[in-house]
Amino acid sequence: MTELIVVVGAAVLRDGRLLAARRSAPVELAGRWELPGGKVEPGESPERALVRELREELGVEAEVVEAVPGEFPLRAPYVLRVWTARLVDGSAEPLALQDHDELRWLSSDELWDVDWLDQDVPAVREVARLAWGVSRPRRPYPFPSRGPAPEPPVLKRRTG
Ligand SMILES: Nc1nc2c([nH]c(=O)n2[C@H]2C[C@H](O)[C@@H](COP(=O)(O)OP(=O)(O)OP(=O)(O)O)O2)c(=O)[nH]1
Repeated sequence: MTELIVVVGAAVLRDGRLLAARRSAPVELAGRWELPGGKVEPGESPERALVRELREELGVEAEVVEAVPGEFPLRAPYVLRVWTARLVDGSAEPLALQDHDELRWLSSDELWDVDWLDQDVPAVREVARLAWGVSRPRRPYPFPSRGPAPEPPVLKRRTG
């Protein structure tokens, strides 16, 4: 049986927003959004891998906060495990230095505005549950737009 290889994903949270990263490579993943991170190296703990990957990919200093429940299957032999994390005081602002071409800080209302990798969707749902106590999109648009309010009826006053 092939050993599973853990890919760590960071749910970096700041001011109630989640950092999402758009992949620039490989071609089959390019343009889709993910949690920044990468493969754990032999002998490395997942938490150390996460801090290392955030430094390499985004140029930030981060610390792990807590594990997000679950293990999310990727293409074999990889599985995704996720931790929430925060930038430490004095960290640089994240930049798309490696593997990504765009970053966004998403509020809970914007969480599903980006095209997450399919395999990340259950992980992102868990992050939302942990961070905001919600797992579904909270968006105004299932409600039809109401348009302008109708003019009130004109009451005709009887004369005479
Ligand atoms: N980092 C990350 N990788 C993900 C996520 N979802 C997902 O399917 N993957 C896949 C993409 C890649 O096939 C694999 C992780 O590869 P990577 O390119 O980020 O790993 P790495 O930084 O260690 O790169 P390398 O050493 O192999 O070049 O997992 C996710 O949310 N974050």
